[in-house]
Amino acid sequence: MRIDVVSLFPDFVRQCAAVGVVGRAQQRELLQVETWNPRDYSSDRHRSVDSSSYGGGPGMVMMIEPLRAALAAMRDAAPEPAHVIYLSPQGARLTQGRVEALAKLPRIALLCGRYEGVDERLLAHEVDEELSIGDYVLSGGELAAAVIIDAVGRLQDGALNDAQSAEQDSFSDGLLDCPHYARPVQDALGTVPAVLLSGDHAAIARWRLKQSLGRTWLRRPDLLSQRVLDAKSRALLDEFRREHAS
Ligand SMILES: COc1ccccc1CNc1ccc(C(N)=O)cn1
Repeated sequence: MRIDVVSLFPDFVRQCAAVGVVGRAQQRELLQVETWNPRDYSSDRHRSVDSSSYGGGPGMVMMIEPLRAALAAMRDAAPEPAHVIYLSPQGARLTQGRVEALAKLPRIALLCGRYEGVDERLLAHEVDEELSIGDYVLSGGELAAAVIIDAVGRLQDGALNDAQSAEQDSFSDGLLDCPHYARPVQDALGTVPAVLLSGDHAAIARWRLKQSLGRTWLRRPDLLSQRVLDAKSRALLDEFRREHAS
């Protein structure tokens, strides 16, 4: 998968994508991240990329021309059409389901706004999808782009080795993840639940599903309401709720 990022701070984005699982995915050529700086495509000697907002008001707006030229250069750099995503507080909320769909695309481009955002005319003509990573405002779209690069990059085939497999992630089955424990078994902070030391894989899987269901019920009932529970899961959740009530 190729990800092109249009940003005034390309080094920041590249550094985010250079570490850990995503950095390794790039080294393994499972993922390619390229950056395009609109300032390199500004046409005036001041290398302007923003101007004041028509109609007045505080702050500046990113201008059409440098972004359009950067996007054109991005498109010319590889034959594959790119699905262009604009990161903004006005976008659709990002979910794991959308991440999984994006991870299957051959190429996406991430447009990072700064200042008060981008000229609406550029967005109307160049952007395929507007996404938000949450209901809060950042000083730029780069952190949101880094989130997408990480969430999508780690899902590329071969990016995670078996020990890290994505299947057991939170949200991968619509539930929150269960608790996890590392050595030592005994610690001043407490012990490890006995079932996890039992070697009984069926009992361990049952305990983990029960914990995931219980946690989701306690912390994110909204996720639970979106999920149809089979009889086994409903029984496990009832068991958890009875134990939680007592
Ligand atoms: C004032 O900033 C903007 C105003 C308009 C557009 C983009 C920006 C850049 N900032 C962003 C970007 C994304 C998110 C998010 N929630 O995904 C939050 N902030």
